Amino acid sequence: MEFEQHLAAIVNTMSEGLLLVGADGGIVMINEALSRMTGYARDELLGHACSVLDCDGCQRERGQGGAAWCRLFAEKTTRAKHCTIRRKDGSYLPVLKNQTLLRDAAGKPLFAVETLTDLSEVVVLDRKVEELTRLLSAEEGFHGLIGQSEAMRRVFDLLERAAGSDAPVLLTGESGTGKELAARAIHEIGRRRRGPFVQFNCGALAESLLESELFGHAKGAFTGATRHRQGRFEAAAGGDIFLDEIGDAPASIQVKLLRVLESKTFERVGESRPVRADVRVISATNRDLARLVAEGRFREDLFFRVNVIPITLPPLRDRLDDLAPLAEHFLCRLAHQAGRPVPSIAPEAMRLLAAHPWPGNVRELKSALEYAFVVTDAGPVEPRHLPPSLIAAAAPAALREVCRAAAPVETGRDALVDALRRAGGNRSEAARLLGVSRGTILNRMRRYGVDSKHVLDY
Ligand SMILES: Nc1ncnc2c1ncn2[C@@H]1O[C@H](COP(=O)(O)OP(=O)(O)OP(=O)(O)O)[C@@H](O)[C@H]1O
Repeated sequence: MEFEQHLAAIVNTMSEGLLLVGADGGIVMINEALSRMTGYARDELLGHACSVLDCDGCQRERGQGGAAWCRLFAEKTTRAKHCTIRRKDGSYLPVLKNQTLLRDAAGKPLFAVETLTDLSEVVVLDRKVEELTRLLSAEEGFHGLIGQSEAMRRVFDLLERAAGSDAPVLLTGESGTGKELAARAIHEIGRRRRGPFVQFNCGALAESLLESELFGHAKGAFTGATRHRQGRFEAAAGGDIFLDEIGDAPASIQVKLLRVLESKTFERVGESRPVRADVRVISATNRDLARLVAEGRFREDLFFRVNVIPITLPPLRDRLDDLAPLAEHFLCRLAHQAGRPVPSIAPEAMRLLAAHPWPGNVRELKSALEYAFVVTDAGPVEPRHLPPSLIAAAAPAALREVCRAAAPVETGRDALVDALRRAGGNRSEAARLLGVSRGTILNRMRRYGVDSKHVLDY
C-alpha cells in the first residue's frame, strides 16, 4: 500500500504523460501530466477506451480480425514514434510516444505502458528556427527590403502601419517586386511576431488538395488520409498566414476563405466541429483582383474582406533610385557568400541597367547580378559581364552610348576572346554581347588572329 502511494507520487512528478492500457483497450491508469496535456480529467479517461485520444499512430487490431485490442499486444514490440493525439477541446497535439508491454510471469501480456512527450513547443521552435535562418540573410534595409526611393519609403510607412493592426492586408504589384518580403516584414514588426509565419501559395496545388492543405484533415477523412494532418491555418495559430497568389484560388477555396475571414473559424476536412482561426491574413497577388471580380472570376465579398489594407509594391522601372542600392546589396551578399571582394559596377554597366525595363523587377535584377558576379573575375562589373539577354534587349540608344563609353575596353583582343568564350564560340552571340555587328566581330577575329573553333581553349 505504502509502495503504491510512493509509485503514484513518482509517476505524477513526471513531465511526460503516462498511460496504462489493458488488453481490452481500457485505460487503467494515467498520471497528472497526461491529464494536463489532453485536457481530460482523470475520471474522463479511467475506464474509457484509449481511442478517446484518437491517436493517429495507433494501429488497432480489433475490427480487422485480430484478437488483441491493438497491434502492440499482437506484435510484442517496443518502439518510439511521432504521433498526433486529439485534446478534449479538439485541437491536435504532436507527441513522441514510447510504448512497451508488461507481462505476467508466464509471459502473458497484462498492460501496455505508454509515455507521451509533448512536442508542440518543439514544433513551434523548429518553425521559428527555419524562419530566423531565412531572415538572418536578409536583415538589411527595411526588414530585408532595400529601397531609398520616395515610392518605397511610402511603402515602408504603410507596412509599419499595417503591422500595428490585425486587419487583413492585400499586397499587390508585378511579379518580383518584393510582395513576399513585404509580408514577412509585416509579420516581423507586427504584434504576432512571436507566433509563426506560415506561407501558402493558393495557385500551387490541385484544387482537390488545397482544402486539406489549408484546413487540415482527420485520419480517415478520405482514401489515403492515414494520419491526422494539421492545416496551414492551424499551423499559423497565434501568427500570420501569407496567402500568396490569392487571385489563383479556385472558387471552392474562395468560399472557404471567406468563411474563415468572416467567422474566424474553419473546419478540418472530414470533421464538422469548427476550429478557431487565431491568425491574421496577409494576401498577395500580381493579378488585377478588381478586374477578376468584374469578370466574375473572384468573389467580390472575398475581395472586400482581403483588401482591408491594400499596399502596392511599385515596379522597379518606376523607382530607378533603388537600382544602385539594390545592385550593391546583391553584389555584397554574393561576395560575402563566395568570400570574394565586393565588385563595383562600372558607370557604363549602370547605364545599361538603368535603361532596362525590368519586366521581372527585383527578381530579374538579382539574377542579372548573379550572372555578372560569376563572369567577373576581379575588377568592376562591365557591360560585357551582364547577361546576353539584357544586352540584347537594351534600347539601341543606350547600347550605342555604352559602346561609345566602353570602346577602349571592347576593342581589345581579350574582350573579343572573352565574348566569344561566353558565347560558346557563336559569333552572332558574341557580337550581341559586345554591342557590335557580326561583321565587326569577323574583322576583329581576322585582325587578332582569333579562331572561334579554338576560342574555348584560350
Ligand atoms: N526591395 C527589395 N530588396 C531586396 N530584395 C528584394 C526586394 N524586392 C524583391 N527582392 C528579392 O527579389 C526576389 C523576388 O521577391 P519576392 O518573392 O518578394 O517578389 P514577389 O512580388 O512576391 O514575386 P511573385 O509575385 O512572383 O511571387 C526575392 O529574392 C527577394 O528577396
